[in-house]
Amino acid sequence: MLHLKTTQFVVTAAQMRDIEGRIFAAGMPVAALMEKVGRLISVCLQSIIPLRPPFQGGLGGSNVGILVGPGHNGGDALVVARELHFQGYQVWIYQPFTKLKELTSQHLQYAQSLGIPCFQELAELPSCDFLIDGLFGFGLEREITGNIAEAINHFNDWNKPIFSIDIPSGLHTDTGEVLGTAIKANYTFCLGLWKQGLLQEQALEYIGKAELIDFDIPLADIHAILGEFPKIKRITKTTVFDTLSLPLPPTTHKYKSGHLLLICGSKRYAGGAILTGLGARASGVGMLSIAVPESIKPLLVSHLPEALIIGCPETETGAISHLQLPPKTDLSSFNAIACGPGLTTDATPIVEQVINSEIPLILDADGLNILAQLGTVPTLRKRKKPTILTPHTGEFHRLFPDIEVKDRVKAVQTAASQTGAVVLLKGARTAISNPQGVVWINSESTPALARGGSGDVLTGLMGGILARVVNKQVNIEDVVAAASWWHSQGGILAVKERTELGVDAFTLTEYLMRVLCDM
Ligand SMILES: NC(=O)C1=CN([C@@H]2O[C@H](COP(=O)(O)OP(=O)(O)OC[C@H]3O[C@@H](n4cnc5c(N)ncnc54)[C@H](O)[C@@H]3O)[C@@H](O)[C@H]2O)[C@@H](O)CC1
Ligand SMILES: Nc1ncnc2c1ncn2[C@@H]1O[C@H](COP(=O)(O)OP(=O)(O)O)[C@@H](O)[C@H]1O
Ligand SMILES: [K+]
Repeated sequence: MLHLKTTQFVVTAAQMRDIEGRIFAAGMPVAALMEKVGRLISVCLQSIIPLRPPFQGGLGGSNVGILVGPGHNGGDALVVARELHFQGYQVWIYQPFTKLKELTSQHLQYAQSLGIPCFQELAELPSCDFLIDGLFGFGLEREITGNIAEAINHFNDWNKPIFSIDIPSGLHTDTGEVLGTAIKANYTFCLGLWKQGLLQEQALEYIGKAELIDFDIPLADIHAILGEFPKIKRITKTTVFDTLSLPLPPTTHKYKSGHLLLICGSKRYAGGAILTGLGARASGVGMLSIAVPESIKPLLVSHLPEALIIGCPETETGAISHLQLPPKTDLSSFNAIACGPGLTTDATPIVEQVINSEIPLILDADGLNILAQLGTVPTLRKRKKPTILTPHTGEFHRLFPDIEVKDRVKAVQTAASQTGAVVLLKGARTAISNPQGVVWINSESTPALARGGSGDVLTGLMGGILARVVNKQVNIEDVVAAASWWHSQGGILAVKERTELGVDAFTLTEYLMRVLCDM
């Protein structure tokens, strides 16, 4: 049995229900688990919003509004209500439902017996310093409408901090889609295991800062439902470190540390080639060759003195016309090829050539646009070595016009299965799938990376890691995940020192190395 940290697992609503079902069937009382979860949440809350000290002549405590739904999400919220009440907070309950699950109803009865005010009408609820959202968790099964929808919109307009229990009420647990309307939380306490919807891009505006509340789910129950090798996983530092193959063997030499060929750049987009090269430099790859149009070769040499710059014949428009490798070199000299950034769509023959090669290949940017133009996406299946495609949403649409990207996890799974490639769909929550549907989600990133050229850096970095480790026993999707994580962490580190506006693509390359120093 694999022993992965629980932070790595990602579940759907149905899987979470099945996992809980096993725990309850084994004898854990439902009420005991609710008690444990509620207490863990209230401890977290107290550290985030400490009790305001009593001031002279006034009431002590901060004012907390607790939004209670009909199910066990509402039950969790009522445990929190009771705990905060005993800690001295002024607690008000908003509970607009007529029918509650039995346990939830018992907690409500007890809260009321303690004198905690409970309101069914929105207008009666006094103004609060912050709100706890326990309306719906993973049990939400249809669109929210009527007075509940109105209440949610009203709370969103209050502009007070909202803390959601498990998932902001109204979000689909699996897709992160808004079902009618949804709470816009500032903070989400995800319970037990990461819900897939929280890691989807469309949920991002609703979840605020998300934190996992671990309530000790036995690994055996997780694996019993997710399988020994779970299909959908979240990238963590630990999973990445295993892939980077460190420390280096003491007797390594430059050709054992991988030889990467980058094919990138044009007269028009010379900078893209430099950024891709600098991304590759940060990977620690043993040998780096960069094929560019002849006219920009001197520029590349000046930025990357350690790389072998291969000047290629160029088209009238300043794109590479075909690959011209140095004497005694052919494509088999390389452990990996990364092709695409800054090529323009005039570099068609070279893209066809690398697709037909038997070398592990990353296609990005214009490499993908050319592939889409060629209309040969299905021929990728014939490649004998791994292929990695790294589209952003626009490139993804061009490549796979028939695949819907609303659920990005499903979208990458379908694209990977159609092409036999590992597909990385870039964005705020990058998703990666191998052809068998094994998915990695990169859930820690920064919008500071949404700047021109940052994808070029990723391609270079990924190419370098791939060349370094491809001959070791690694899964290609793990390599892609490691690159994605490293790239994002570089951005996060740079933001800390330079603000969100200070992370241009060149600066990003300078922070990549420091990510590993902090590991
Ligand atoms: N059992 C426990 O003690 C634990 C409970 N947890 C909590 O339990 C939650 C799941 O509980 P439930 O399965 O009771 O589900 P929920 O509390 O999410 O909600 C289900 C209830 O809402 C109703 N409902 C669904 N969609 C609706 C809509 N659109 N409009 C109006 N009513 C709607 C359903 O009929 C049902 O009564 C989790 O999210 C979590 O907060 C777990 O996290 C931890 C363990
Ligand atoms: N809002 C965001 N939050 C986090 N990362 C982002 C966001 N937007 C874009 N990124 C990341 O920035 C990079 C942009 O790549 P890409 O679109 O190819 O840019 P370019 O082609 O200009 O280099 C990708 O790694 C993507 O995941
Ligand atoms: K909730």
